[in-house]
Amino acid sequence: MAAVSEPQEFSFQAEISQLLHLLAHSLYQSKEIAVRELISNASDALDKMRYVSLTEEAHRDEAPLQIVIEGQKEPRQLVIRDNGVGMTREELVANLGTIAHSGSLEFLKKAVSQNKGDLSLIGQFGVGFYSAFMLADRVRVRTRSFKETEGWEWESDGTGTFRISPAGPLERGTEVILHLKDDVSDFVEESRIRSIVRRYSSFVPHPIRLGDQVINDQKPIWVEPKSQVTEEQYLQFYQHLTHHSNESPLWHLHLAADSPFQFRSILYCPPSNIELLGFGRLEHGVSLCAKRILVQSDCRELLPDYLRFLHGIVDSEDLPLNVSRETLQDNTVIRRIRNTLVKGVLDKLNQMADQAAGGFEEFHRQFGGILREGIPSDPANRERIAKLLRFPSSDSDGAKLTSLDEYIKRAGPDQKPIYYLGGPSLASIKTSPNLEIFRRRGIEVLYLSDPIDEFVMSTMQTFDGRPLTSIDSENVELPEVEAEKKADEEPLVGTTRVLELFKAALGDRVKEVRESKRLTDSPCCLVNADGGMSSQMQRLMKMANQDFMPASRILEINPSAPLIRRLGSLSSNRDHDDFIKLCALQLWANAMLLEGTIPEPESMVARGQSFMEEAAQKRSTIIV
Ligand SMILES: Nc1ncnc2c1ncn2[C@@H]1O[C@H](COP(=O)(O)OP(=O)(O)OP(=O)(O)O)[C@@H](O)[C@H]1O
Repeated sequence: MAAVSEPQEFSFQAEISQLLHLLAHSLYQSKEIAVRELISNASDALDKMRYVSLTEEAHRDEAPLQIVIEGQKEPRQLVIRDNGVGMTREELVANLGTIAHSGSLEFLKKAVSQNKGDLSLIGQFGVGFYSAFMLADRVRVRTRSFKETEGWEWESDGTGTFRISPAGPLERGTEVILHLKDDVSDFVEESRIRSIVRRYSSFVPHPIRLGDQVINDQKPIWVEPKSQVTEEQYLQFYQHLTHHSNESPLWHLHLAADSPFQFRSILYCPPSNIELLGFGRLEHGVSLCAKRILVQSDCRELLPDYLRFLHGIVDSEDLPLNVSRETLQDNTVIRRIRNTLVKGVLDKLNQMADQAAGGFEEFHRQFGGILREGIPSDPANRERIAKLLRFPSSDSDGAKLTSLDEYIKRAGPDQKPIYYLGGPSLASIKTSPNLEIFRRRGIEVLYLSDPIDEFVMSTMQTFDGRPLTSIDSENVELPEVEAEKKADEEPLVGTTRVLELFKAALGDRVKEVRESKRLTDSPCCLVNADGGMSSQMQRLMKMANQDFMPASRILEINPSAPLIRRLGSLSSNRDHDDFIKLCALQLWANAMLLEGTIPEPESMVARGQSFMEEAAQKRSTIIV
């Protein structure tokens, strides 16, 4: 590295300047969060140092790792010091001059405006350090990296620029010095500092010293037996792990295994799914410790993607300290821990689902969408995950959700398949003509308006030995339809001719036109060839890939619908052929529209116009 002996001035990344402005206008109550964020950074730096000193001979160090807090009245400043890894000059520029995650600021702005200026979420967005400017009008960071012998000082008043200068041979670690603003002068009081630490940082796993006292708890609650841990401790530990102060988890799970390999774990489910708010995919992982020492803070290998919303810690005696990210992927111990965690979580969810007041509904509302990703990705647990899924169905006209087990119970022993219908929205599914025969016969159909659900169904194929069947497929088995035919039905005139004309008009747009056995009121519907994709799946494939060619469909017409009957009688006169063909095209287009596909818009508009002209002409004849 080239030596830089002069102070140098830098500009903050534009996003940071905006963030600093936001922080300057934050609420008083969120100012405490700044202390927590700085302690949490210090604690991370100590974790890293402990790891380095245990794994790198050259940096072995017996001195105790600790955080020291000092409040000073003259000059009025709060100091937070650690003997962790410290930062090099390059690290200072990169870490305290830019925002790591793009999009963080936008999301934070949204969250702040929704929460009326409350910035307590700040730690979740990787911008915790900057919260120092909520308390201070000038911040100095004096630091020396364990890799170097000389240190650096970073300084800023939070208005667009920061300056870095050489600071000589400092102690290893980092000292953050906050020159406090007038309205937070009480932050130098011992009692104030003590209460903030107790509230937000009691689980920091390193001693936090104030004067000659250690003011935090540090007990690793995950190694304690469950019966010894209080709800309050679980809650505080959650808030420590996630930086979500003011928030309680939906549930927690404390697991312990001793053979054939040993580990302890606490997993937490947060109360809400921030993916639903549009903050992209959750990328945090679970903290992995080996013999109490943090090896990796966001370990993604410990849980499958479909449980990525869980927070927590896993600590094993059977892991070496120097497991690298690469070796984690095919480490047998990790794989086994992961299987045990998945089993534990699914057991827990099953128990919750069995108890009326178990909170499962809320869990499903928040995380059901992510959980179902496990159906395609985790074949071994497919059936167990499927039991936890909930769908709207015709049983409550889409108002309530049902499980597949409840569906089967209602269907009774004679009905083999589990029927479903996908569509772009609940409203459009409910108007589908394909449902008519099911409604009349009282057969329940699941309504799948979430795009992933159809994919889930077609991957599963069966549940509890019953086929999962899309009702828009060609040969949907409906027991005893024949027996239902009305004896006194009038003979239908012209159906064969109507079918011929429809075929001629539609040509290659459809695979076939035929008489329907499933329709009772609507004139027609579209169905898919057996074994092919459902309409909704084809629509989604088309959205994902413009070149996707949807399979030709079968148009079924209902000879007893009033419109088709009338076309039947008209068909005896060849003069009406063109009109019947126009109707064929329009009926087909209507059916496509109901499924969310816009078919040949130009000709559809022209047809609509010609129908209106004809109707208007008839009216004027009546008037004249
Ligand atoms: N006391 C410290 N010692 C060493 N490095 C630090 C210290 N404080 C901050 N840093 C470095 O600065 C980076 C930015 O800190 P900041 O609090 O803004 O975000 P973060 O800690 O990465 O995110 P999060 O708050 O979500 O954990 C840290 O990742 C770390 O590399």
